[in-house]
Amino acid sequence: MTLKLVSSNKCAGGFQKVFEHDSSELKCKMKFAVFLASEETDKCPVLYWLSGLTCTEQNFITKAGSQIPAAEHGIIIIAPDTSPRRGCDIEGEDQSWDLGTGAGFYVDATQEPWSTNYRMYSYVTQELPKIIDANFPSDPSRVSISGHSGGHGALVCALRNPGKYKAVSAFAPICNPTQCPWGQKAFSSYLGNDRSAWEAYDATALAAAYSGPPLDVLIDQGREDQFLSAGQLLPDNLIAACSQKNLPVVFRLHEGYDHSYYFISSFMRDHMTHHAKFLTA
Ligand SMILES: N[C@@H](CCC(=O)N[C@@H](CSC=O)C(=O)NCC(=O)O)C(=O)O
Repeated sequence: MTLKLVSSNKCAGGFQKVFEHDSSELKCKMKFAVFLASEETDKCPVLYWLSGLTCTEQNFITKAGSQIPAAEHGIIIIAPDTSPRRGCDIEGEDQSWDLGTGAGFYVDATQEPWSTNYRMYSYVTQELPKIIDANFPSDPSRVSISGHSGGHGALVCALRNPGKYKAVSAFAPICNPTQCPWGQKAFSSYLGNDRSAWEAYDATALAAAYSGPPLDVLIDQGREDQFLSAGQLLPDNLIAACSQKNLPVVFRLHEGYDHSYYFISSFMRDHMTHHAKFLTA
């Protein structure tokens, strides 16, 4: 498997790069971004970042302001594209911003016409880490994960794989997708009408059933987030499930902030500090 360098820019003393490759899991070409804090070959901890609906690998690297704090902590950041979008030719894939190329939702689809290509859960948890570990100075024993909104997949990946990720955090995640319009639309299309299959991708259901080593969760949420008031995010449900399981969750509600990358960039440094605490311990 070859990686094609798409771009490379010096940034924060390191390099922000984008690569393209043929994905065996998604059966199409995919892009991912890599921030390398330095050109040293010593093994570094890795943070995977999952962006939300309508995003590609570009939104996070151009707007989140992650590179300077990542460089300070010596953390590699991997930010994959959010959906298969190159040459899948699925009818209707570009029709809505909350399904298809706009929103892969980090699930392994079981339903036609999605099931061949839409396997973002396996891509993010299996194929991509193998590629990263084979091509970059990453330490596979020091990995964590974060995401935004539709990047609630970060919570799902951590809760479904106890011990794999040292820490998890999220900005305004979709906390209980089985109970909100975005999740119900995506899950019925990708996973079918049997709602019991949806729970494997619902952070609240997974937290309620969690059994594994302690997992420290940090969640930041803007109080003026239009998707919070629209009932798409439902953080209270996740907090209740975590409390019942004694899963430590720090939830911060920030006055005046919305759902945008202006909000994310305001608190990105805190998330890098949270991850560094567990990755560099
Ligand atoms: N098109 C929508 C707004 C889309 C939007 O806000 N996308 C968010 C993620 S929402 C949940 O996953 C995002 O990250 N956008 C990218 C960015 O760079 O801001 C609308 O018009 O309402």
